[in-house]
Amino acid sequence: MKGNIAIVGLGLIGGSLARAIKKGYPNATIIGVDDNEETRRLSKTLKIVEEVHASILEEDFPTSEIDILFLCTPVSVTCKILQELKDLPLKENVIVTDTGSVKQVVLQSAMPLIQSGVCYIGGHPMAGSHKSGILASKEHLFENAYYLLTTPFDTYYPERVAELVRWLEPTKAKFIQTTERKHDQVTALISHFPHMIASSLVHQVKKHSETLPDVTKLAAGGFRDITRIASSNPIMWRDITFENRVILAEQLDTWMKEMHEWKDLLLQENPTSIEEYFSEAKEFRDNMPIYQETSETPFFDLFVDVPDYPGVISEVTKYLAEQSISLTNIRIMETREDIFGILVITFSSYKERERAYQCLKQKTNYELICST
Ligand SMILES: NC(=O)c1ccc[n+]([C@@H]2O[C@H](COP(=O)([O-])OP(=O)(O)OC[C@H]3O[C@@H](n4cnc5c(N)ncnc54)[C@H](O)[C@@H]3O)[C@@H](O)[C@H]2O)c1
Ligand SMILES: O=C(O)C(=O)C[C@]1(C(=O)O)C=C[C@@H](O)C=C1
Repeated sequence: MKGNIAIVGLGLIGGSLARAIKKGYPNATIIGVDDNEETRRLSKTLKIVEEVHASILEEDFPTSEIDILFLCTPVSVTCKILQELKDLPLKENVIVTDTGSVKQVVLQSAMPLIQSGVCYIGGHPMAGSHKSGILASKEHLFENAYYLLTTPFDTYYPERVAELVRWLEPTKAKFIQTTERKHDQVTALISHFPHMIASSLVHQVKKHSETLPDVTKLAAGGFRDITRIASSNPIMWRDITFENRVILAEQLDTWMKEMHEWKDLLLQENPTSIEEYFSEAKEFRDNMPIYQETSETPFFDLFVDVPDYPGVISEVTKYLAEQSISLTNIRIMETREDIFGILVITFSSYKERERAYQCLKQKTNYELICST
C-alpha cells in the first residue's frame, strides 16, 4: 500500500507501529514527529522514518498530505494535539487515530475535530512493556495482541475502520471494536488497576526497607513478576490513571473491601478458607482465554533479553534441551550496538512455554517476557 503515514510520538508504541507498517508496506512513507531531539536522531539513523519533525505545527510539516495520522504520545499530549489539529489544513480523507490507553477523555478532545468533519477512530493496542522510547520499539510488538478500536459514530465509519485496519495489518494484531466507556472499564480492571497495585507493593517494600534492610536484596521471582510493571514510564501512567480516575476509584473501593476480607480470612485462623481463596483465584486465572490453547493463538512466544555475545543461543537451547522442552522456532530479533538482542522462542503450547520460562528463570538472569 502507498500513502503518507504520520506518527506523532516515536516511542515504544509509535516506533513499533512505524517498524511494522514499513515492513508490511515498504512503499508507504513514514513521517515521524517527536519533541525529543535524540529520538528524532535515532529514528532517522535506524531508518524507522523517512523524515522527522519536532512538531506538527512546524512550517514544513506536510499536514495536507497525510493519509493516516497516528498519535502515540502520552494521553495528555494526545488530547492537546487533537485540539490543535482542528485548526490545521488536513487532507480531506485523512484518518486521525491514537493509541492512548484511555479512550473517553481522548474522544472528548477529538469532538471539535470530528464535528469539523474529520474521521477520528480511537485505537489501543493491548500490548506493550514497562520499557519506553524508540530503542524499546519492535516490529513484532503487537503480533497476536488485541488491538481495540473505538468509533464514536456508526454512520460513516465501517469503511474507514476497514481502511485503518488494512494499514495496521502488518502488526498481525487482532482487531476488536468497542465503546469508549466499555474500553475504559475493562482496561481499568486488567491494566490500569494492576499498575497501581504493582506500584503500591513497591511502596510497601520501600516503607519496610529501613527496618528490614535485606528486603530489597532478597526480593525474588514472585516480587519481580508482580512488580515488573512498576518500572513503567511514570508520565504515561500519571496520565492514564488520572484520566480514568473515576472508574479506578470505584474499582479501588471493591479492592479495599477484598483486602478487608483477606484480613478477616487471616485472623479467622482457618487455613482451609485461605486455601479455598487461593484455589478459586488459581482456577479462574488458569481458565482465562489468554492462558488457554486456542486456534486463535497457536503460537506462544517467549522473549529473552540476552546479552549480545557469541554462543548465547546455544547456551539457551542447551538449557531447554536438557529438560526436553521442545520449541517450534527460534530467532534473534535485533542486535545492535546500543541494545541487547532479543531472542524470540516459539512454542506450540502455553504449557511448554511455561516450562521454558521456569527453566530459563532458574538457569539464567536474562529478562523473560511472554507474549499473550
Ligand atoms: N507502553 C505501553 O505498554 C502502551 C501500550 C499501549 C498503548 N500505550 C499508549 O501509547 C501512548 C505512547 O506510549 P509509549 O509507551 O509509546 O510511550 P513512550 O514514552 O515510549 O513514547 C512517547 C513518545 O512521545 C514523545 N512525545 C512526548 N510529548 C510529545 C510532544 N508534545 N510532541 C511530540 N512527541 C512527544 C516522547 O518523546 C516519546 O518519544 C500512550 O498514550 C500510552 O498510553 C502504551
Ligand atoms: O506489559 C506491560 O508492561 C504493559 O504494561 C502493557 C500494557 C498492559 O497493562 O498490559 C500497558 C498499557 C497498555 O495500554 C496496554 C498494555
